[in-house]
Amino acid sequence: MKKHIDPVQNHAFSEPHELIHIDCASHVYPDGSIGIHDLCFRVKENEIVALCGANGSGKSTLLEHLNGLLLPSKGNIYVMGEKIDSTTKKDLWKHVGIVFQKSDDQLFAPTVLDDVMFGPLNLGMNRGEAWNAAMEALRAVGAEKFINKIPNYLSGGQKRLVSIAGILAMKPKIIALDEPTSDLDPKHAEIIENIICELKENHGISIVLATHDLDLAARIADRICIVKGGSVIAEGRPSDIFYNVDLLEDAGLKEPKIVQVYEALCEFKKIEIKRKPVTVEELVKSL
Ligand SMILES: Nc1ncnc2c1ncn2[C@@H]1O[C@H](COP(=O)(O)OP(=O)(O)OP(=O)(O)O)[C@@H](O)[C@H]1O
Repeated sequence: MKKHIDPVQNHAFSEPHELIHIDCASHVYPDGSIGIHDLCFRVKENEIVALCGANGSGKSTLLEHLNGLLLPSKGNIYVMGEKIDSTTKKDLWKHVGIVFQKSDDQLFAPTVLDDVMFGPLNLGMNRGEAWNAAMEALRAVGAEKFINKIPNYLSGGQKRLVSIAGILAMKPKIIALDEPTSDLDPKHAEIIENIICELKENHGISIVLATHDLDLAARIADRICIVKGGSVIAEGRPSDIFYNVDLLEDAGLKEPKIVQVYEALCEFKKIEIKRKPVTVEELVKSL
């Protein structure tokens, strides 16, 4: 069993770049299912961290712990240095926003503008401030043209953009996205991928991404966490994690396509795997 670190005692925790620290011995759902056990997870400032794991490995359960939607059955969560419990969790939306996998779980107001203004109004902004925050967020994701539309009638890709805007309008430090590119065509998936990168680069927001798309994770993540059986079983740079075939197999995953191509090329040319490219650009340079 992993040793549980008390974050207050943990020297690393006092470093300013750590925004979230989860030390969760267990999360047990009411029906007795185990969502998380022996899990330690951190989010640092200005990073994209990808949670990669098979179906049912615990990625969504972990995401929902980031902003107090779920609390550990046993263990602690610290967000921006504050311990989260049933009384402090209600303020977490100021810091951590979650974009759900199904946009329909998030969108409910009569118009897109109302929907995106809802969060800022709820945080106490007046209508003018909330309008400004909503419009700024909608412009950032290229969805300002939808302001008068009924959210329910938008396409899947448009709903995803509006969902991200709704979270961005609250100006969080961290945004967690559950399968942000699932069910999208390649063009819309690319738009969302670019937005995620811009949120980090231009807005200084840390991103936590739960995804089955290992190619996406390889392209944009600074850090990969492999999730299995409710635990983070390994973490590291994409180039280290995605060339660890045994680890990926153990987690029920397959290497990203770029890794498969590079390995096949190395085998074909009878050369050693050395450079570990994880993006097309790196692959081209490595040849
Ligand atoms: N509301 C719930 N009630 C009971 N058990 C749940 C609930 N939500 C998740 N679980 C269980 O917790 C475990 C982790 O599920 P979770 O949804 O977090 O996995 P996941 O990695 O996000 O899966 P997927 O990739 O399929 O979305 C699974 O065994 C699942 O059956």
